[in-house]
Amino acid sequence: MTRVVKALTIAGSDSGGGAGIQADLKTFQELGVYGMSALTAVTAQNTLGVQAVYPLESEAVTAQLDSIGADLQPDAVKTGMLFSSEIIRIVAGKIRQYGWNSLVVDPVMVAKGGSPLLQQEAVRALIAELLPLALVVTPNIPEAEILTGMTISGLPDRERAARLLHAMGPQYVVLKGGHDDGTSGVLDLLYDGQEFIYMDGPRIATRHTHGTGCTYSAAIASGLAKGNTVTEAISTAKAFIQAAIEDSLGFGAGHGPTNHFAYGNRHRGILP
Ligand SMILES: Nc1ncnc2c1ncn2[C@@H]1O[C@H](COP(=O)(O)OP(=O)(O)O)[C@@H](O)[C@H]1O
Ligand SMILES: Cc1ncc(COP(=O)(O)O)c(N)n1
Repeated sequence: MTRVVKALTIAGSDSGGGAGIQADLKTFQELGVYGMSALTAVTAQNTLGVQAVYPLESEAVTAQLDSIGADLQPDAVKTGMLFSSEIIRIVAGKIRQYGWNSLVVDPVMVAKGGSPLLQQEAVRALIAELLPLALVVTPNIPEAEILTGMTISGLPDRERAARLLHAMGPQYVVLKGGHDDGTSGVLDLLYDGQEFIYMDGPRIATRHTHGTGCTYSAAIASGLAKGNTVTEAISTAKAFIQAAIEDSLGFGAGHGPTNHFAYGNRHRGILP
């Protein structure tokens, strides 16, 4: 029997289905990876924004991670919305306890509409507890600014921020350039502690980018779970998110979800 590859997402639920746990599980499935989840919070959310956030009790987070750790070893793990320093400490402790090494940390802080998904006081715990465990960290520019305390405008700033982030522990830093800066391209920067690799592509003109960061980091975790190198996993993840944005579904009156079927459609010729 072929070995089934498994990935775990530790993140919040998005009732609208475009971001969070839902985006992660759809991405795992599309990339042929068995998905598992540990919920940190329930959000009431749609394309217009976040209407409410209900963090889970510490015991609920601990119990989910112990259930998975006791029986179902994931080949890769990603974290998304963690909400509080208390949850971050639990998650980091369990990742250490179970030796989950292929870890992608998406340092989710704010939803596209501006609602906070991480308490301000939790940034320090994220840096102290979780970043040292990460194989890959995937901040967008505003998240990188908060983590490093610096303002990022030009390319030299991005490189400086990537160096600072790398010094916090992750082996690979992916500084994402999706945030609309008025340019016609998107430039993601990959830094492995030695060289900078710029990954550039066209900026797709759309407002339907809800869940891009979640989907992208879940796609990286999928590649890692399959045993791909970090560079290979990032390259497939980039193709996955680009297709998902290009063929976005256009639901809702606000920032609609991306299309998790798109990459598979292009590779398998199946329509959703
Ligand atoms: N409009 C866009 N066109 C092309 N790629 C995009 C666009 N928006 C985001 N991306 C890509 O999607 C991925 C997620 O990036 P980003 O949107 O910056 O994350 P986040 O959701 O955390 O803000 C990155 O690889 C980024 O380059
Ligand atoms: C539960 C949850 N987690 C994460 C995000 C961030 O979404 P994005 O990928 O658009 O930054 C979100 N809106 N909701």
